[in-house]
Amino acid sequence: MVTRSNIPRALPSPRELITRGALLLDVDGTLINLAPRPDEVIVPGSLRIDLEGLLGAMDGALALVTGRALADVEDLFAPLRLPVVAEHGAVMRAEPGGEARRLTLPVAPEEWRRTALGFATQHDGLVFEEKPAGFVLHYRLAPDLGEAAFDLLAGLISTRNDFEILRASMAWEVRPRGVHKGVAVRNIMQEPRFAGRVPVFIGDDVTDEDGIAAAEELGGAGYRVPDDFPAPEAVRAWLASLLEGLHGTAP
Ligand SMILES: O=P(O)(O)OC[C@H]1O[C@H](O[C@H]2O[C@H](CO)[C@@H](O)[C@H](O)[C@H]2O)[C@H](O)[C@@H](O)[C@@H]1O
Repeated sequence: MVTRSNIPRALPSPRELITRGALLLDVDGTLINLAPRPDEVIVPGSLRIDLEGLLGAMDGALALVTGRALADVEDLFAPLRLPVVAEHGAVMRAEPGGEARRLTLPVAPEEWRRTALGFATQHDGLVFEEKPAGFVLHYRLAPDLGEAAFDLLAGLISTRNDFEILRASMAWEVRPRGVHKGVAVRNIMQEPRFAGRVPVFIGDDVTDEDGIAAAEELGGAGYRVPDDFPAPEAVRAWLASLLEGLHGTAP
């Protein structure tokens, strides 16, 4: 069980967070444990129950802020419906069941996708992941291929300065420039259920640093796995403890 004494940095009290805060939660490596492949992750049933409870208690001011594609993350958490900012901020569904709004951004050409997929197919352990605006080459199962994968992608985008390669966790992502989790945080915090609340972002990866910086610039706070929470299990236990605190059962 998480108690105040085994969380290293002061976190807002449950009541403070629930009444005044907005929870912005990264997914892979923060809410759920990393897996060898993107399609092998597990969303625990208890996490769905706790997120649903917090969403209700916070009047809707809780969102997933993820690099995954919107349909992918919504499938992972189904049947639960949450506010989501996906593809690092490129697309947002601020109200569960509401309209998804996409920023106007360039889309990675089909030819790049075919080349990257072909490369992954020819190299054991590389995993190609498609997204609406970009795509990813994962090398977690073949770390020695990381450099070759990067070189391939660098060659593909070399004539286009409207795309960039994002260093992710054992993966390289081709994505349009100008989108990152700082954009995601600023956009969701303007939505009716979030505006006027204090953003609290939790993440684990380099890609989350923009989100943490934006939360801090907006007067909120950022927390990291493993610095502030040793692992996703601790984040999940803390989320559960928020609800217990609200109902008076937590320390
Ligand atoms: O912003 P996030 O929610 O943290 O998503 C970041 C990326 O997560 C996924 O890739 C990472 O997790 C996989 C599953 O554990 C792992 O196999 C992979 O090596 C990691 O890079 C997801 O596949 C990406 O689309 C997200 O951008």
